[in-house]
Parts: sequence; structure tokens; C-alpha cells
Amino acid sequence: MSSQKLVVVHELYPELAEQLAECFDLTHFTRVTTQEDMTAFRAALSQADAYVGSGIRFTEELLEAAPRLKVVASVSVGVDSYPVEAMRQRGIVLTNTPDVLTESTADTGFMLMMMAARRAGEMLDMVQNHEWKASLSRQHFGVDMHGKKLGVVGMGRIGQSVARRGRDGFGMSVNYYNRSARPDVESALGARRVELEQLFRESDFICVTIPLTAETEGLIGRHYLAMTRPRAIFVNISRGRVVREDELAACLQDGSLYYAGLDVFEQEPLPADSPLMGLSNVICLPHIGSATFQTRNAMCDLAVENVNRVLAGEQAVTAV
Ligand SMILES: NC(=O)C1=CN([C@@H]2O[C@H](COP(=O)(O)OP(=O)(O)OC[C@H]3O[C@@H](n4cnc5c(N)ncnc54)[C@H](OP(=O)(O)O)[C@@H]3O)[C@@H](O)[C@H]2O)C=CC1
Ligand SMILES: O=CC(=O)O
Repeated sequence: MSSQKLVVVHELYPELAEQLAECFDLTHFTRVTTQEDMTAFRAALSQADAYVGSGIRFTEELLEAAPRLKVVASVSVGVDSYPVEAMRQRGIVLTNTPDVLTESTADTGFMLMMMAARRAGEMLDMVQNHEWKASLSRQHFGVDMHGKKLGVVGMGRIGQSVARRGRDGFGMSVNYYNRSARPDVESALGARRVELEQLFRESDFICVTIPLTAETEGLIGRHYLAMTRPRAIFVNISRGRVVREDELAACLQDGSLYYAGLDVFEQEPLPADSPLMGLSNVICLPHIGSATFQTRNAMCDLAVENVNRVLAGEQAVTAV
């Protein structure tokens, strides 16, 4: 066992857990939820050389209490819960897990679009609650996806993967909103770059895959949601705080937005008193974008490889 101290806050597959226990002085938390867990976590981090995990809001104060820390390997692609600048100033390498989760996350986005299009949540409830008494009528119909207009907000890795599914699998035309123009994507997918307003006005399906940053926080609210087409479907697989959730719920309630599919929320787990709870025209998933065995294992492998490289004085594979 090495003398280097590693703190992990994540579920690991058994072989990786064994390997880490052999190679490091390891403190492993599956999750940190209670105040007791947090105290134990802080104590372990204060001695740590490296951290692997997700689900922890890394404050500057936490960093200050961890003077030996050299590398923080997030098991996520999003790095909105880390003080990136403060870490840079302290010389702590922050790494994430791009690419390996792109396809699974795009699948989740597409699943939400399909579920919302065919109102799958309502239909499942009807069967489970023994309310399916006769063949269904127009009041239960959904909308088609093939041949429709898809609007992608954030044409990065996941956005492109969603767009590819829409175009190649469903013959959808693609509009996108992105900070920089992507001529490569425009020629590969026939996508057209538009302003956000045009995207919301024209799309039948809107999928948000933009990261949460100071510029994107609260970007999407009633202003855009209420200009959607009569049976438009809005899906968010990025971060809850990119959308003003109270305005989203109000638009779903008053019918200015037809339907939504959400994997991410302002507060997670979604609180029982959320205005989204109880709405029939929203499908809510518990942040499962990348949650498959294969993808989560690959994310953990990449995070560990990043730690090993940085501790060995090498470049991380995926530094932020
Ligand atoms: N639901 C889930 O479980 C998951 C959620 N995610 C979320 O998805 C996000 C995207 O991941 P990924 O596709 O890999 O990231 P990428 O960095 O590949 O893509 C992000 C895209 O957003 C664009 N963008 C960033 N800021 C702005 C802005 N202010 N205005 C317009 N466009 C902007 C970028 O533009 P540019 O080309 O100019 O840089 C880039 O094209 C993650 O940050 C994470 O929050 C990721 C995985 C799983
Ligand atoms: O939300 C997940 C991520 O990888 O970011």
C-alpha cells in the first residue's frame, strides 16, 4: 500500500475498490449524506493527497482545510460544484469525465423526449392504477417525433449526440444555440445555428445540454418557455439551475408549455413541495443521465487514471 491518501465519495465496482485499497491509503464513502458523514469526510480530506467523487459541493473553505490535496477527480463531466479558479490558484488539478458518458446521457435525453411525446408517465400510471378500462381516445394521444424540428441548446459533445439521434434515427431537422459556431456540426448534421428566441419559437422538441456557469444560470425562464409551439416538448438534461424552475412549473401549469421531461433540478433530490410534483405534463427522472453500469464504471476508471497520472507527476487525461 502506498502512503498516499485517497478519499473516495462514490460507489465503486468491486474490482476497482479492491485495487484502490491495495494501492492507496484509502478512505471510501459510498455517499456523504448526514452531518456525521460530513464530519468524517472533512477529517479524511484534511489529510488527503487526492480525491475521487461526485455529489459534494466543494467550497473554498473545504479546500483550505485540505492542504495536501493535489488532485480532485470529479466523477462527472459537469464541474459547476467546484471552485475552479480557487483550485487553479492553489495548484490543485481538477479533472472530469467527458466523452465516456456522452452516449448514455444522450440516450437519457432522447428517452425523455420520447416519453414526453407519448405521455408515457401518464399511460404507465393509468395501467398501474387499474384505470385502463377501454381503448384510448384523443384525449390520451401524444405527438410524433419523426420529421419534426429539434432544437439543441448547447451543441457540445452531448448536444451533438442528441442531434445525431434525432437526425439519423428520426429524420428530424436540427437547429442549435451555442456560444461558438460549429461549422463541422452544421455540415455533418445539416444543423442550423440560431438565436435562443428562434430556437424556442420554431422547435417541436427542445433539449438543453449546456453547462451550468455564471452566464447560463437562470438562462431559460418564462420568456422563452411561453413562446414555444402549441405541442412543443422541453427537455433538460444539463443542470436544473440553467432553468428557472418556478417559471417552468408555472408554464406547464397554465399550458403555455405543453410538456417537459427533466433529469435535473434546482434542488436534488426533488423536494416533496416542488411545484413540479403532481403536474401530469412533466416526466421527472432522478438525475440518471449517465447511470448505466458500463458508463459509471468507465467514469470511475477515468477518474482513477487521472489521479494516478497527476500523483505520478504526469498530465491528467482529462484536466478541466
Ligand atoms: N443529466 C446528467 O446526468 C448529465 C448532465 N450533464 C451536463 O451536460 C453538460 C454538457 O456536457 P458536454 O456536452 O460533455 O459538454 P461540452 O463542453 O462538450 O458542451 C457544452 C456546450 O455548451 C456550449 N456553451 C457553454 N457555455 C455557453 C454559453 N454561455 N452560451 C452558449 N453556449 C454555451 C459550449 O460552447 P463552446 O463550443 O463555445 O464551448 C459547448 O458547445 C455538462 O456540463 C453537465 O452539466 C453531463 C452528463 C450527465
Ligand atoms: O451530471 C452528471 C455529469 O457528469 O455532469
